[in-house]
Amino acid sequence: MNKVATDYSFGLFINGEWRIKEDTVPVLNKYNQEKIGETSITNESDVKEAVESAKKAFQVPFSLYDRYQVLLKVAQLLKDNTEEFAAIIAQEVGKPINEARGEVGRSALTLENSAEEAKRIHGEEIPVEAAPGSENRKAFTRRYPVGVVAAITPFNVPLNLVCHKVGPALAAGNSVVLKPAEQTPLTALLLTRLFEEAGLPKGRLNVLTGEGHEVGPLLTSNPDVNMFTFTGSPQVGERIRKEAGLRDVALELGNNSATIVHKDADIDQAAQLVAQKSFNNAGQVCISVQRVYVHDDVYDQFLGKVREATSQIKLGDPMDPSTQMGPMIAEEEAARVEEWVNEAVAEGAAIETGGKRDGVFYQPTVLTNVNSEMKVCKQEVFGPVVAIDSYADEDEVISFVNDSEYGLQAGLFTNSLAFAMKAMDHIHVGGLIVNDTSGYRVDHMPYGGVKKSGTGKEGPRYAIEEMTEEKIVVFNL
Ligand SMILES: NC(=O)c1ccc[n+]([C@@H]2O[C@H](COP(=O)([O-])OP(=O)(O)OC[C@H]3O[C@@H](n4cnc5c(N)ncnc54)[C@H](O)[C@@H]3O)[C@@H](O)[C@H]2O)c1
Ligand SMILES: O=C[C@H](O)CS(=O)(=O)O
Repeated sequence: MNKVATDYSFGLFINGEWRIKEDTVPVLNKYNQEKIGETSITNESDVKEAVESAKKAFQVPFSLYDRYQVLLKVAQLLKDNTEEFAAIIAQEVGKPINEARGEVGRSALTLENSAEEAKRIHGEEIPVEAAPGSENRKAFTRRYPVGVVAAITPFNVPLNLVCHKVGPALAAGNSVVLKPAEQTPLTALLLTRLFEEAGLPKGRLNVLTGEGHEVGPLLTSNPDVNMFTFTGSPQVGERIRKEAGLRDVALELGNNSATIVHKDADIDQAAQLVAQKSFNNAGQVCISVQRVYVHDDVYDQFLGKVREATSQIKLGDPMDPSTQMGPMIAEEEAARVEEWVNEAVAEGAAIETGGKRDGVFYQPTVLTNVNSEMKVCKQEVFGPVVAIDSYADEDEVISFVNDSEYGLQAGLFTNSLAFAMKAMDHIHVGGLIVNDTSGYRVDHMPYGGVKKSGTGKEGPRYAIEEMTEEKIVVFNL
């Protein structure tokens, strides 16, 4: 039975039609656990049909200019509907409303930039005539869409991280099957309504909701999916890479992000930004500041300021504009963070502020006396906890930052250009942010990790490269 979606009771979106299923699941407000919407559960034949519809739509021409226009239109619609989107994000994630508004604004920019980059897809001239025997030849490359892209996204940034996949994939000329996170599917489904309104051709975007461990394997085992673009945990990312076989896979995974505060830094600025970027979205951000290394000379001064700023963070209902930090995504997650902090304390760590849980809330927490073997340093906390340690010299702190299985972004506060350049050369990450924290990102920059943080880059221009195949044509003239 096919019905049009109404309010926040959504069906699946397959071949341009909403399909409300008998099997549904409620979506909860993460602050008060009240039901705010409902989604359908995807089964095997839905996956098959969604992929088939994407494959068929891919055969129908969709001009570059039309792609540009649809993406720009959706960006504008997003801006026009900022308040509705922000309210849904705030409720389904538990993200403070002001942060949620920021996410909507960034998402519109991501789509605008995807539209712009659609016009810049190009190959290059290759001087094959430079090889002896090829004097009569000329060659150039062009980029072609891969076909059907399966996009799988996490709960923490449910709009912008969807835009980072759907925007470039459509701009490049692909069709998409999107599987948003089960905890936060409403935002992606609302966005789908905007794509409908903007006139996206049927089948170019299909949306399947449900548990990742059920829908994911149905997508990876479908041979008509040509590429997977995934943002989420390293465990799931590794699994998708194995199941995808020889098909392309882009992976944006976790991090235990480090930020260095050198002795010559602006300590007020560093403390204020660390206290903010450790606790945005309750620390559930892949580039959230987790490990901070402070030069011995400024350690006490910096710690005092971070402790003070952190202890003033106001927790509460994400819909209240004065709230600075909301709940975590689920009580089990808050309990896991509590366990990791308690374990660190048992191993010698000190709680400078925070350290307590109340249901789904975990207080913004600053730890000291930490060591690199503690889970709160070694693994990704993905919660509101920052561990602060000291260092004596530049080489030592570079080795501390690199002592990680991850490598997404790192921050460095310093006024020394020489140290900044040395850090750029020797810190093994996808991005180094000087005079800001690891948590800085704008949406058109190349963004992606090394080591266990993933492979491939996002930012529309770079994602389009991932989502297209380069072909060379050689003329024997
Ligand atoms: N590098 C980045 O850009 C970035 C951005 C945001 C989040 N993250 C990472 O995401 C993680 C937190 O997000 P999460 O808890 O939603 O991650 P997750 O890996 O649990 O889930 C992500 C998505 O994968 C799906 N999934 C689960 N099992 C699957 C399977 N077997 N096959 C296919 N898909 C499956 C989920 O349903 C969800 O849609 C953290 O590690 C965080 O660092 C990384
Ligand atoms: O969670 C990780 C996100 O990629 C960070 S951001 O929201 O894009 O800045």
